[in-house]
Amino acid sequence: MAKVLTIAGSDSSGGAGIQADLKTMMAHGVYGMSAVTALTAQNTAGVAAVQEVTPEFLAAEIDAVFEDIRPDAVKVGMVASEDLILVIAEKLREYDAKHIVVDPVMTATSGAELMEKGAEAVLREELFPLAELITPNVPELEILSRRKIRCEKDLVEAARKVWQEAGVNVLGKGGHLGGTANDVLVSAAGIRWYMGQRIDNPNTHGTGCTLSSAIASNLAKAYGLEASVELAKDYLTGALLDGLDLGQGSGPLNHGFALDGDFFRQ
Ligand SMILES: Nc1ncnc2c1ncn2[C@@H]1O[C@H](COP(=O)(O)OP(=O)(O)OP(=O)(O)O)[C@@H](O)[C@H]1O
Ligand SMILES: Cc1ncc(CO)c(N)n1
Repeated sequence: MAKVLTIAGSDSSGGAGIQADLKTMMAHGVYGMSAVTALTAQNTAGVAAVQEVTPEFLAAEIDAVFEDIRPDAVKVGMVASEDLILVIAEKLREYDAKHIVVDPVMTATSGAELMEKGAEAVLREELFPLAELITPNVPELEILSRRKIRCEKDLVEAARKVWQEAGVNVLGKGGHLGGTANDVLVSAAGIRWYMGQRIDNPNTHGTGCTLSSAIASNLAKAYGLEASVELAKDYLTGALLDGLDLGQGSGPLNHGFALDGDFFRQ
């Protein structure tokens, strides 16, 4: 069985962060493991509190995983502070981790800030060089590229700028653009669009976490980068199409929409 580690924050409401990642991994038939960077007291309407772990504790979590069950792929999500980013980079280098997907989480769907101002510079210098792919959404890509993104042409140009400057493959996600839900991959192989059907569903809490964990799961199963993104996009679309409607704000997806068989039926 392929093994995947998520290094991310916990979302008490279960729709994003570690919880979304582990559900996504299970749905992909891979063995999921986690190193928690922070606890968030969060629900579909907002983030009430954040409690970070210490750098020493995060290092111990990553050591515990790598020394025993070596992951085939690693997804990095919410990392709020520079000290924690530095620990992750050091440990991933130490263990020569493969297939690293970095989702540069900066704000929650509900609008709450999930990363210290300025930490993106450390992310870029320390973590991007280790990554096989980064998956910024529109606001994150605007910060990373220092450009305004209003349309798909802006999206691909900003993604290409970050690819050139940071030397990392970039999946620019178009979820925030409205109208379409197309994402663009800029890599050494060129530019590839993933055309998504825009689903009329306001419940998009955790879409980014889900997509990046699905990509990491597919990479762990030895799919190539382009196929991993394509399969992940299909999974995300299915989870949104399921139409789960929970909570008072932007609700979570149904990560288990494709789990079938008698065992799962009531
Ligand atoms: N309404 C929608 N219909 C279909 N696909 C969507 C919709 N909204 C977002 N997506 C897709 O979801 C994926 C995640 O993109 P998005 O831009 O929402 O990420 P994000 O803002 O990082 O997510 P989050 O912060 O909620 O975890 C992309 O593949 C995007 O195209
Ligand atoms: C813990 C956590 N990670 C990521 C996101 C972004 O969706 C969130 N809302 N919460």
